[in-house]
Amino acid sequence: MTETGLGNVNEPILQISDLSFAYGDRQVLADIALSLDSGQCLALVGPSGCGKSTLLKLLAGLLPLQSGRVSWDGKSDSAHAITAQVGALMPQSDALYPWLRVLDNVALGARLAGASKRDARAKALELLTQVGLADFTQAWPGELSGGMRSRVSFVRTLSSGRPLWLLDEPFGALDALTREEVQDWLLQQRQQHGATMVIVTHDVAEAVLLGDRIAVLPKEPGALVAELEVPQLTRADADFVTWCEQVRALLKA
Ligand SMILES: Nc1ncnc2c1ncn2[C@@H]1O[C@H](COP(=O)(O)OP(=O)(O)OP(=O)(O)O)[C@@H](O)[C@H]1O
Repeated sequence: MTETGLGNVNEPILQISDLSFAYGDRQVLADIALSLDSGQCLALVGPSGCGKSTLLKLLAGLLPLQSGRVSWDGKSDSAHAITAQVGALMPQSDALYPWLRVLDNVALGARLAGASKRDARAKALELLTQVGLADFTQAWPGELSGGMRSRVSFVRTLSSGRPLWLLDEPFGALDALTREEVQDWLLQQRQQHGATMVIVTHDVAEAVLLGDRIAVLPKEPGALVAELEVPQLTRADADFVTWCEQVRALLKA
């Protein structure tokens, strides 16, 4: 990685080429090619079961690369060391441990990344304060609202310190209103951190709102159906609905 962590000028920070993956005999991904600039958000959409979560797990280093290449900031490693270092995965459900208080749930992210207990807790407190949850450090997850749980889970993902945020249907369990609030909150977080992010979602509006690019995965393993560059839009923009319709049409194609 470069000193600044911002990657080489004009080169995508994340490059995926010829990526294929099978669970045993079941081919799930084939010939996937994608790239992403530093600070961009890529939204992955596609039919249920097309391999979106699998792709995120490969980027997080949770599954071994079988074929193809993934490079981060110009470095690639067939032994998979790169993705294991860069990708921080926020899973589908918020997956907070009910027997750990909020502070310790968040500290776990840094602990797993190798920090001491003391440093991990200090980091967790700093992050929770930054996102307005300082008053809830001693709460149990069961005492939080759904939106707060999502934020805690997100902060835990951040606390690993890895530069690529991988979010798998992060807000799927939230009601529509809370979901919009948390989406807006996530947009702010991204701007503040300048983070590079890949998000899997079934919600086309979420993809259009958060994504600088949208990749539409095919139903059967193969090359992408489409890869779109999306302008920054708010829900109130006249173009917002048009973009959503365009993505929906591609999903049906
Ligand atoms: N550990 C596993 N072993 C075998 N098959 C698996 C495993 N995990 C996922 N699969 C299969 O691989 C395919 C892709 O799964 P994946 O979860 O990546 O899809 P997805 O696009 O994220 O689905 P969804 O949108 O429903 O969450 C599915 O058919 C799934 O049943």
